[in-house]
Amino acid sequence: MDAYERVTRNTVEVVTDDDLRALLTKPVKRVYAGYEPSGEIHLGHLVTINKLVDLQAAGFEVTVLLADLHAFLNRKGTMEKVRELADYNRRCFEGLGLKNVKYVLGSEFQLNREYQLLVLRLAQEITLNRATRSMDEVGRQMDTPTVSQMIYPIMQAADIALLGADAAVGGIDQRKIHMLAREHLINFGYKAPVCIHTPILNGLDGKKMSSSQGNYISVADTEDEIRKKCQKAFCPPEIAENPILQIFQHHVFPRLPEITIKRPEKFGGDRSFGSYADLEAAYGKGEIHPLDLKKACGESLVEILAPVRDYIQ
Ligand SMILES: N[C@@H](Cc1ccc(O)cc1)C(=O)O
Repeated sequence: MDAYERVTRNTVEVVTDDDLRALLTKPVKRVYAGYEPSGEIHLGHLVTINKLVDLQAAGFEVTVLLADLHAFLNRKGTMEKVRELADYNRRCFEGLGLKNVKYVLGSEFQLNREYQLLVLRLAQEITLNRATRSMDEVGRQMDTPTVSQMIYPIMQAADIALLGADAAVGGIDQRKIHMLAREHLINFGYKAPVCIHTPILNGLDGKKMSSSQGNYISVADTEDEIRKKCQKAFCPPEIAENPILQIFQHHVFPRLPEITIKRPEKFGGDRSFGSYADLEAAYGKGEIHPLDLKKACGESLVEILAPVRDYIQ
């Protein structure tokens, strides 16, 4: 697989494709993704983590921003609480394979003079309307937005500039913030970042992932919890659009070269697949029973998440 293919696989959009191709020819290239510290790291986070792993393999220097101030501005908890979670998140990310990357705590560089001046300059040219809309899919309780939630996207743009990132990775929910950054950073002598967007995966029940529903797999889940959650997942026969196949596409195949679906002899015996496309095609044709697929999904995830479980215990 060449670098371009590795960087773009499993993405929904790259802005822009030409900019990415140009960046790939550079000897030194930096990418970053930021995370609001969270009490639970789950397969949703893992989609962008996997993309950073791809980018590192493609020759990028990777920075992971533990965005403690952002979480605070977004009403996720006190400064002390989010700071604690940032340490936990870092250990999870390392366990998931993000080693030899730079971890930066937001509050460690966001309070300096140069950074704050850039934030104020950006604030002076970004309208309230644009700032609000950019937070549509990121902000908490946006029916009553706070001033801090208007500062949030502006700081995210400033992060890109002052971390020296040539590219930013995020879920497609980050799109409006990234477009704001691309539009305005160039007015202050900074480059417009290449933006690499991953899909937002559904929960195991096929609905939106949500902590109140618990419809996702967390890296802290036990082996049995992982197996049970997979067995209960929404996975209609022959319909390829289902959360279990999404897990195979975004989490399993990027990390395991081949998977085996175990089946009793009377149903044709075990079948192995070396690519997601082959597995999806076979499932779509009804060649694989949902229960066998779910079991293989559970076992694969147990294997993939084993290292991180050791890391956080
Ligand atoms: N906005 C991101 C977090 C983030 C914060 C600051 C950044 O520079 C980048 C990303 C989220 O929704 O989780």
